[in-house]
Amino acid sequence: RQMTDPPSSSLSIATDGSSIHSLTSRAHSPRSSLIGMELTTVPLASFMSALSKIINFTVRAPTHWQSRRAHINNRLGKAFREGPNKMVFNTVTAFHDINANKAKLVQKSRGYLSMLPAPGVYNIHTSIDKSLHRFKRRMISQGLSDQCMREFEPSLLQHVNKFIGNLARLAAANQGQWSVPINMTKQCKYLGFDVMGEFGFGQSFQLLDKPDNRFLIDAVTAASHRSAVYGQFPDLAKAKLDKILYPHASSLRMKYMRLMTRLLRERLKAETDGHTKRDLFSFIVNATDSETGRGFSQAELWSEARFLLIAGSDTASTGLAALFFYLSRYTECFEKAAKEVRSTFTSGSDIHSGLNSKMPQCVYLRACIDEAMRMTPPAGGILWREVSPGSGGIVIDGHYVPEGCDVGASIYCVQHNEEYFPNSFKFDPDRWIVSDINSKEDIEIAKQAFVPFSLGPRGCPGKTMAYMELSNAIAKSLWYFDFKAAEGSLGAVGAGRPGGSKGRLRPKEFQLLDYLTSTHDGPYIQFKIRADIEEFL
Ligand code: HEM
Repeated sequence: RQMTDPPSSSLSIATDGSSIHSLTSRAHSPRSSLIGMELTTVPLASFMSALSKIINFTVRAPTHWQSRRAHINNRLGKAFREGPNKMVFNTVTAFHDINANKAKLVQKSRGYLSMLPAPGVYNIHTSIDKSLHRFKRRMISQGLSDQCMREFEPSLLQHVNKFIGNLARLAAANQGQWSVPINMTKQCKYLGFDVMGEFGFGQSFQLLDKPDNRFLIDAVTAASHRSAVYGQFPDLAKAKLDKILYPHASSLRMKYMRLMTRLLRERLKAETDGHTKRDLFSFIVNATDSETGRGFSQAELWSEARFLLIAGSDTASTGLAALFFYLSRYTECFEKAAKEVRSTFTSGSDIHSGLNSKMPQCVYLRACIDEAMRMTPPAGGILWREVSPGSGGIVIDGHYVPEGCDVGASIYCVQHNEEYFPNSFKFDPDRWIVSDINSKEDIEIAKQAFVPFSLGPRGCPGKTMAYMELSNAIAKSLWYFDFKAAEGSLGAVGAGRPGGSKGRLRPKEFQLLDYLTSTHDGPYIQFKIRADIEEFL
């Protein structure tokens, strides 16, 4: 049994035990290793840190690629048992059965209860009770409607322009030459968090502007790692091992809580002072259930806010970093996408996805976005559901699963199932476009198996916003810059490594650390300015 990677601790051990580029600046201290040490001489902090490493290393849940290997190695081919009462499937029919068609027979797995901040405090993601979930979903979906998205786009574009501005300043320092290598994980996360701060709570976190709040990235990574582990092993949550498993997380958590509490207080005050904003929060804070008249309690508001921050920022930034990775490795795809963007729009400010937008004409660009999310789904792990008590069990892909058992499918595995995506590790945007060698029927099969946002009643309601952010950010990047993978060893950061651990061998696959969402490092990209960037400097 394998557990997901440790949070942004100083460890440089990846999910699979392979070595990855450290995600934080904290260096790995050899002193914290137990090997070769007399236990009696180890100070308590070092001992706890070492114990945390041992537990993190030995108790691990399967990552996206380990689930894929389990599917491949399983002689039955289509399903495997991950535990005494856990079944994992890998077909389109199973994915749809579990998440949509037979959704009435399944509910969110009770493993999610271990993610609650306090007993009874559910958010949209952790609510198992279907009527509670329906209420929360109705309220939150209103804030994510197409109309709200249209109203929000100008604010989104301001943040995308800041993102471009930061790249432009770095590129302008080397006039006419390639810029220094830039770590796109960081840049994309700054953008993702700032957009979500603005959209969720009416205030940017200003990560694109200054370093003050950048600790949020590590704090959210730690929080989602913790949720992923406890979701897999609910009993571990009861054991109250936080201090051992997450020695660095508590100080981050305090800073995170302070920032979010201030933000929520200010936001609530604005609401009571009558300075209402049409952000996502306004739909949650003013929500009342038409049947019961009930709204969100303060504790629920806090829990929703925390979840939405992770759901909206970590995912979109992974999608964007993956796009930079693939477009910088597949130069022919970069050329085609750049040509399309540069011939469709007339200026950088012409790029938007609102009214009269030319974005829908960028068919190839959209295919690149989808292909990046197919290859590297931001939430690629297994989404656990439980066969509902009283349902009498269900049959999935010919397997009878009794009630009370957990069933799930990994988005990464389905999206690399060669039955639907031949040559599945090739970044091939053309597989989404009809041509002589790619029929409508082939594309229909692929579309059924393309599930980065999951589907059904628990599928992602933020899809429109995600596409808006991704398409604007990548189209503007292609408009203003040429870009390429960094030269030298930095160019390999974020890529698979021949000779590395089994599922991480492919140099042209962007490597994810599979948490509840996922995290990553790189790609390091060099930019060269091609259009007028004066406005940004
Ligand atoms: C590329 C970007 C995104 C991807 C790939 C993505 C993917 C997903 C997936 C796979 C789920 C289902 C999780 C599960 O079943 O456990 C989900 C749920 C959710 N996502 Fe997203 N998401 C993205 C962006 C966003 C954004 C921008 C928002 C909001 C602003 C958002 C809000 C949510 C919410 C509220 C849920 C919970 C839905 C429910 O349980 O009813 N997501 N997302």
